[in-house]
Amino acid sequence: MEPTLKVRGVSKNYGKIVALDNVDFEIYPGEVVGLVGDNGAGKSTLIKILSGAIQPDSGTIELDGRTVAFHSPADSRQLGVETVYQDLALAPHLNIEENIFLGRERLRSGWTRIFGAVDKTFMAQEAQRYLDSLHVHVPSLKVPVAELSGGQRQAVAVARAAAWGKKLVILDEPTNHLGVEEVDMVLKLIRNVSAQGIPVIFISHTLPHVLEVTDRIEVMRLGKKVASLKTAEANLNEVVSWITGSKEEAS
Ligand SMILES: Nc1ncnc2c1ncn2[C@@H]1O[C@H](COP(=O)(O)OP(=O)(O)OP(=O)(O)O)[C@@H](O)[C@H]1O
Repeated sequence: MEPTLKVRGVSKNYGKIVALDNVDFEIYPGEVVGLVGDNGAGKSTLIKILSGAIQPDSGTIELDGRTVAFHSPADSRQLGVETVYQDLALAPHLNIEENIFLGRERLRSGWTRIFGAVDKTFMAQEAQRYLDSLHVHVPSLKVPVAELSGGQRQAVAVARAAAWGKKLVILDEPTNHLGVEEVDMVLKLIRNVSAQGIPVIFISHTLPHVLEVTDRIEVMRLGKKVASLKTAEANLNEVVSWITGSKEEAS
């Protein structure tokens, strides 16, 4: 099987700071890969490059075997890569279906289109279909997002990403600040996204969540990728020792 995303030799410097040093990374269809590392390890720099927010100094990115260049977030979204940052980028006063179509509203067909009339019926049906396909349950799609719990908000943001991110979904700390049940819901949702064949990169400092939901764990340290572990064969102590560098020093 070919990887959906293949990153080779990506580097990024900020002046004298080496944020990423010759990093390789790949992810396959339906895979959930954890990206872990201590503060400053380079995780955010890598996902900002994949989401088009910043450009690498060197290296290549392939999506489905084609070399791509993401000059902006719009480029990466256009090619089916969606990133959910911690701020979620939801509009609190808009309801769930409006948030799912935010910035991608579907216009009505017919003459009302010239006035920019949006097709609310279509968007409501599609939003319901996305949420159902991911087994996300909310009381009503007409509820403003501001009235949802933190976990429900996260679920809406992830569902929106999965609806548009046909190639890859990147989640930055999606379980932060959530209660136990909400964490459970979000982790199940991640598996539901990957079950649709969409690979997911899961960035988190909460290693038990990473061990629970991922297939593979990529460990970064001081801008380098230092380990690639199969989650089924990994344990917490081992991941921690790669993160802190004690594993590298021992080997
Ligand atoms: N805009 C910037 N200007 C200068 N240095 C930067 C910038 N962005 C990141 N860095 C530096 O690059 C290195 C990697 O940072 P990065 O944010 O990618 O790490 P991280 O693994 O995401 O950390 P955290 O878990 O704290 O978010 C750090 O040394 C950081 O200080």
